Amino acid sequence: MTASTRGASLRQTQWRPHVLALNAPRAYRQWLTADGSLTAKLKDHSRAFRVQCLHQTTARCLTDEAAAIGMHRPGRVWEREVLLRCDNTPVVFAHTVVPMSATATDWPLFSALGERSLGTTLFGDQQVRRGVLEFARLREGHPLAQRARKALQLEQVREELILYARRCLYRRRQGTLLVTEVFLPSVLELKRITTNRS
Ligand SMILES: C=C(O[C@@H]1C=C(C(=O)O)C=C[C@H]1O)C(=O)O
Repeated sequence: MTASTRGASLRQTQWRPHVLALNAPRAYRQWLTADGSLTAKLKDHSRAFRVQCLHQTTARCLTDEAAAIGMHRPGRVWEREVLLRCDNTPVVFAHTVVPMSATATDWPLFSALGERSLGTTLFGDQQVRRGVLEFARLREGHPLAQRARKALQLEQVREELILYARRCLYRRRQGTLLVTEVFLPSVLELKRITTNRS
């Protein structure tokens, strides 16, 4: 994949507020539009849920996310990428960016998350305001599709497969935080586990 085709994929990616615009299969739509914490939903569909932190570092944000986080042009952000694993199977590749202008008081728990789920710090915090979901089909050349495949060492994602993603902007005090979740084909194999979780 050359840089120019990667750039084309970025430019072609349309983030839309309506999931039906994606023509995604119904099975994906149920995950893409799931309300509340994705972590909580995945825990209900597995006996063992784990966040595998791939990295959390400073990076340049993607071209198609700068405006969403209030930046006039792509610039340096805090970037966190993880694989969410259900019974050790990776089911979601997640990418989170926070502008460097954010302070520790905006996102007090973000920098030391490690393998704790970001969701556990967002949901339940009265100061966090969640924005609307946006949806996209990620073409093969989109950087997040490339990174998801690399993280999986191409375990389960054929090159020609379209990946479906959603993203959501969170606000807290003066800070913004954009979470993008790329749903892997294995998520469709999950079955709800009804246990009496006390
Ligand atoms: C936003 C949530 O947090 C999840 C956990 C993430 C992490 O730990 O980096 C990233 C994306 C989410 O799927 C959630 O659970 O809804």
